[in-house]
Amino acid sequence: MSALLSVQGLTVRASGKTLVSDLSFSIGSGERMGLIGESGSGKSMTAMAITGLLPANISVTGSIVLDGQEVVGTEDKRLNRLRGVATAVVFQEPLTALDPLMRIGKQIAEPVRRRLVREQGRATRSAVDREVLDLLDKVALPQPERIANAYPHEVSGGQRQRVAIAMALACRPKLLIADEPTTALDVTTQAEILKLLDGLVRETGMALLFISHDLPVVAEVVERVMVLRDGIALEEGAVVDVFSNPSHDYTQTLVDAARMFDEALGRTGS
Ligand SMILES: Nc1ncnc2c1ncn2[C@@H]1O[C@H](COP(=O)(O)OP(=O)(O)OP(=O)(O)O)[C@@H](O)[C@H]1O
Repeated sequence: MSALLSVQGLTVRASGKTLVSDLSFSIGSGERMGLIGESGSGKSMTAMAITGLLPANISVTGSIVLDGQEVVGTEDKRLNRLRGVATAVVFQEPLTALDPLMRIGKQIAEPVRRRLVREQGRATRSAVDREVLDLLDKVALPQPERIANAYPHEVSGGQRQRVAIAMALACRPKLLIADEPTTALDVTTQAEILKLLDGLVRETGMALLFISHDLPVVAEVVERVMVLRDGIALEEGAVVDVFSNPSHDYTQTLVDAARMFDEALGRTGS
């Protein structure tokens, strides 16, 4: 069976600098994979390359086949059809995904309407409204009607991230890319959002590419992980193997740092 996402020899360059170098990996339907590395290691560049969202001054070579469609070198118009159908992205800062001047319900309604038209040939106002409220409920937002009528600045940061997740889910993508989705949140909210994402991904059977610099976070939601440093893949494998028996010193440093952090917080566990 062919992979949902197949990245082969991906290389990303800007102003003569190589930001991602000869990266290869694949994700099967329903599979959950993590991309981990320090700040600047090329994680976001990889995610942006997959969605074809990199600015024109950044060159991409290699091959990215997403749901049977080559992304590298494909014109934006064709990629637009792929975005939302094959993949949706949840970013670190939900405000990047939300229009500050549009009510939340209306923003979620748009991808819902497009999907209903695609799947059923039509989208009635009541069907769209019903689904918007269902989605807000699904991401455990209290009083879905109130949230639907609110503007993004009228809800909390954690609630905004739940809204961004609802928008991504509205598309029912085959692959969800979550790029540091909990980094901007306080620890309690982080844990809640992580639990929510984990539950939703398992429930819907979406594949997940989870990007983070935070090892314990990654370990909680994915089965397989790839470690990146300076745009180069250092190692890849099952989460338990990579974290319990890293083959690279750099990974060991990440593991040690996470352990020390946990100990400092008085948290135990593996
Ligand atoms: N528009 C750009 N033009 C040139 N270089 C860029 C651009 N955006 C990012 N970079 C560089 O690309 C490299 C990889 O950045 P990237 O954002 O992918 O890292 P990251 O691993 O996602 O880090 P973080 O966790 O901080 O988001 C960095 O050295 C960064 O400075």
